[in-house]
Amino acid sequence: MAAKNDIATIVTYETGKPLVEALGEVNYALGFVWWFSGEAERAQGTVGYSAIPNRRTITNKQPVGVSVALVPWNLPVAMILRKASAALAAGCTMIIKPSPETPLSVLALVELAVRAGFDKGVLTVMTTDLQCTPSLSEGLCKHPLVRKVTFTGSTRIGKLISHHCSDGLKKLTLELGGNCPFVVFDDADVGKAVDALMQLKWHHTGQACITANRVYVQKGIYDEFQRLFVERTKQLKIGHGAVDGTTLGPLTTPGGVDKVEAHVQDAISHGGRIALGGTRPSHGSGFFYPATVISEANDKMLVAAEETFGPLCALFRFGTEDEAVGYANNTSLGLASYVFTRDVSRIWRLLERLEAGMVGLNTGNQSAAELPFGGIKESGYGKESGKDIAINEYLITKSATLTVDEVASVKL
Ligand SMILES: O=CCCC(=O)O
Repeated sequence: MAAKNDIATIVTYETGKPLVEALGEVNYALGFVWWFSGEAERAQGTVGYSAIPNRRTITNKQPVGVSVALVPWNLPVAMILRKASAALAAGCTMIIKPSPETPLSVLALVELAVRAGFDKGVLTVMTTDLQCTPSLSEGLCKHPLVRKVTFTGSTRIGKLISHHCSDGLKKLTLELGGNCPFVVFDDADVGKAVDALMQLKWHHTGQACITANRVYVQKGIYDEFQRLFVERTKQLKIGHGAVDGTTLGPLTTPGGVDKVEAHVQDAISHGGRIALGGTRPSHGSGFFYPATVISEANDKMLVAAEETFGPLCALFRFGTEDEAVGYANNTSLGLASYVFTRDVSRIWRLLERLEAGMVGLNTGNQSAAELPFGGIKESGYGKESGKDIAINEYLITKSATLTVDEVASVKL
């Protein structure tokens, strides 16, 4: 906590995100440390009675062993502390392989842990470059002493990690790609939905797995929603993350800029209209791309099929609730979904019908230490954060049976 401004500054220079967002990330990450220090006290086994006389049944929770975290560059501090805090609470050591783009914030965290009294080897960092990342990750997944691997990143790499881990039947948590739908019904509070989308979509320049990738707006409010959203988006200030007043930083990698540009061009070729942005800056350095809104998006576009992971927001128009659910679920991924409506019955129906591990109901902000985080379908498996479930990812449950001497019956 004492070093949070320094950590946030490193994150801004590593990722490009505005300093205020980097500080927000560090605070979010500290929530996990606090939460899992409580979970360490709550990890408990059970004692039971058996149908067989003089027998007791016991379950005992023990650390699974050495764990490995393969972590992405978009939230380098939060993703590591979410994983490491759970592992440490369970009694596991952890080897962290940060993304080649963001090794410095992690090295700083582990240095702080050592200064705070951690024994060497409790948290270990192995840095690498882009070229050596696949072989180092494979080596860690296949090492016989490693018993647990946790990975956050793309679905493509997640499948490779799962192959590597299948050899030794390693316990595995996969937090993978998103392509998340954001559905706004005619009866929604439009102002609140726009506020939520502003935060969710432009935060870290759209580079979050839970960002809204496909925005479905019901036809009765579509035009008003688009007007308000574009008006608000125009007020973003693009620039270097460390410069005061910046609200939209650059992308973190050059490949990220290429992908946004490809999605924008593809959307135009399939009939999309540029409502804002859409042109890569032709001068200056840095991986900048302006906040871009495409209207009249349709399901032939690349942005409907895969996550852009950048500052592109595609607005789709829909008619009925069934149509919206059909569009939203039309993806192999199932990380998060968002619904905006004032109809309580519809909220409940959508919670049950949307194929996603997490559903934001009249909110775009649902990540929190106390709630399980994780997807379904090709967005992965296993949960991070939340009560019991996340710490159990780092624990084994040992079952024991005890035969006791006959217990004399006691007359009271
Ligand atoms: O980008 C993935 C993680 C996002 C979050 O924890 O809210």
